[in-house]
Amino acid sequence: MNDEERRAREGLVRWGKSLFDRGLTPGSSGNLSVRLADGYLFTPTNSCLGFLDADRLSKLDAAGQHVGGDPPTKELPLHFAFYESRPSARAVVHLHSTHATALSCLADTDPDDAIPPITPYVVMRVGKVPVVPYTRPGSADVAPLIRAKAPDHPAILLGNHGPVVAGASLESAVFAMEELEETARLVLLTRGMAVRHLATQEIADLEATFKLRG
Ligand SMILES: O=C(O)[C@@H](O)C(=O)COP(=O)(O)O
Ligand SMILES: [Zn+2]
Repeated sequence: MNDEERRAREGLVRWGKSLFDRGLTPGSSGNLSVRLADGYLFTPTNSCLGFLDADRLSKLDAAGQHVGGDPPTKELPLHFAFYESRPSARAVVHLHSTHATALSCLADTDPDDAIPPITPYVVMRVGKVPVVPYTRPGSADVAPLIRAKAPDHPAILLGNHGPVVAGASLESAVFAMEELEETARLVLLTRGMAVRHLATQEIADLEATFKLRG
């Protein structure tokens, strides 16, 4: 095993535990992946992100064939749709974090812009977040829905399911996911209050200064 793969395995275990320990995805929900030079690492299906074993992570080759470790997450079509749409993506994170998932369930969430730009950090880290219609978890039906949005959006809400974020590294995908979840919490917390949204010019300034990667 080369250094890149060893580091990726360690990163998946460390970040998985961190996300689970902070209550960002319960039970065996959620899945993580990293793109390597010679393939991919995925969290195994039905695994708890808090108790991953570096040696049992699922290894897939560059063609997407399972070549080692436990059977991978059933959400391969979801992750591969991101990797195909975003050549710069090196990691994909899917969680069932409470507030982003709540927004994915609300009938009046704007499907083109689920997380309003109320703070600069969400614009800098996450950008505009669309919602794709509900599909059964693990279904390949999600792939075309993701391919239609992912080239322009590193973060997407799966309708009635939860958030998924791609990043230029596992760390940056996790940071963007945390920002998405925190902003979703603020959006729900301030519902019904007179919230000032960032102005169009303020958003354009942030987008020009802080380019989204991954
Ligand atoms: O919601 C689901 O069932 C999946 O999207 C999920 O979060 C966990 O599935 P596995 O990664 O196959 O355990
Ligand atoms: Zn899920």
